[in-house]
Order: sequence, then structure tokens, then C-alpha cells
Amino acid sequence: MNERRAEIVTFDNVGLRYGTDPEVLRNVSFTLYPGNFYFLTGASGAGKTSLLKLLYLAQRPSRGAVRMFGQDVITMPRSRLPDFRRRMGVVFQDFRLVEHLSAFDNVALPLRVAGVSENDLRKPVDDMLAWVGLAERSHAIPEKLSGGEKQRVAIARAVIARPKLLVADEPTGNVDPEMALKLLRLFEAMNRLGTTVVVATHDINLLKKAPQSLIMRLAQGKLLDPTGALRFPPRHEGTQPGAETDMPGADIW
Ligand SMILES: Nc1ncnc2c1ncn2[C@@H]1O[C@H](COP(=O)(O)OP(=O)(O)OP(=O)(O)O)[C@@H](O)[C@H]1O
Repeated sequence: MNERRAEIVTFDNVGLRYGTDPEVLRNVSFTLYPGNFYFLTGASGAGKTSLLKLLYLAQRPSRGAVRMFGQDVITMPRSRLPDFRRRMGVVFQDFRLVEHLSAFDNVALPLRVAGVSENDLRKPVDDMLAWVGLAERSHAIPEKLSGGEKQRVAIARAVIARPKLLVADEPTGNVDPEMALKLLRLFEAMNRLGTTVVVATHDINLLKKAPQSLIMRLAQGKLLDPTGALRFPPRHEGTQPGAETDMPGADIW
């Protein structure tokens, strides 16, 4: 396969500054390949959220090149960006649920946007809510949910349409260790189905439980890549056998 076309995202010497402040990301270069699982780590203030914002196209870099799904997203007209965003699932640190919609309707949103019929989306949404332990909370609006419950709705919404790229900012920050492990397994199941996953986390235990992952380590805005693993092609690619069985709602995909 043409290697360049196989890339999900490439950053080339990317820098980011807010206003006239000094750069918070400096000379960041890496390539994300399909089917890999990445953890983004680094101390508070190292630039993790800023890097994720560049990834989910909420922020433009101050310099450098960003290519996504084989295309330059910096010079591209803004009108084309929504099409790229639809290929991604994003778990925001502050959840960003739609306040007037129930947990069910929040999770169903990406499927409705993709044109899946009400009949076809009911089971996968119910299955996904059950998977994240929220079957009984399906009708609750976000205001009635705890922080951990909101986080799980946000995750369910981000993964339900099986995006090509999943970007999650501290997705286990508000749940207990047992649920954190379960959510990690959900991300891994998606990953085996071919989704490239990027999870920013402080949780060292989570990293230890996913030895197949690649580590993107940020320190003071610079990406440390001592082994060069973030510049080289994938160890594996695409769908892995058996993945369908452990992913809730996989039948509609
Ligand atoms: N909107 C903004 N305007 C100005 N400075 C910002 C903005 N967002 C982030 N910063 C600064 O950029 C730097 C990196 O912040 P960022 O939130 O990306 O780090 P982080 O690694 O995600 O931190 P944490 O783990 O605490 O969430 C910090 O110095 C922060 O103060």
C-alpha cells in the first residue's frame, strides 16, 4: 500500500502559540498510522489538550504542516473541515453533552447525523449504553447525571459511529479503576476494528494495562520520541480477526 495514503495524521514541525504568548507546542512532528493505539502523556501544562485540539481541528497551528487522511488540512477551505470532523470521535475533557437531550439521544446523535434510521439505531445505542453501565440512565438528561456518568455518555457518543480516528482527553478521569479498565477495553476493541486511537491521560496504571500501545510523551511543548516509533509505519494495520464479537453494537457497522 502507498505509505502516504495509509497515514491517518501527519504533523510536520508544528508549532502553536496562543495570541502573542510563547509557543506551547514546538517543532512537533509525528505520524499516526491506521490501527495503532497511542497514549499521549505529559505533565500538567505540557500541551496535551492543545495537541488534541489540533488533531480534532478545533485549533489551527501557528506554523508547520498538518495532513489528515492524506490531505493538507491547513490550506483547505474551512467548509471542508466538517467532513473531516465526521470521521473522528472526540471525548472532550468537559464532555460537551447536549444539555436538553437524554443520554440515549446524545449517544444516538452521530448515527442520526450519518442518516441511520430510528429502527436501526435503537439496538446499538441501547447496547452501547449497557456496555458503559448506563442502561438504567438512558432517559436522563446530562443535568441529572454524575460526572462519571456524563463521561461515559461522552465516550459512548464518541465511539458509536466507529470513527476512523478517536481522540479522547482524559477519558477515565472521573470513573473508578474498574470502569477505567472497562473503557480501555472498549477503546481497544474499537482499535482492533481499525480505529486509530489517541488517549491523553495522566493515569500510569492505564498505560501499564495496554502494553501494545505507543506512547507520545510531551514535555514543555516538545514531543519526545526516543525510539522514533512515532515516525515509522505501523506494526499492524486494519481490522483484526475476532474484534467484532467484543464491540457493542458492531452489527450496524
Ligand atoms: N486558550 C488558551 N489561551 C492561552 N493559553 C492557553 C490556552 N490553552 C492552553 N494554554 C496554555 O498552553 C499550555 C498547555 O496547556 P494544555 O491545556 O494544552 O496542557 P495539558 O498538558 O493538557 O495540561 P493538563 O494536563 O493540565 O490538562 C499551558 O501553559 C496553558 O496555560
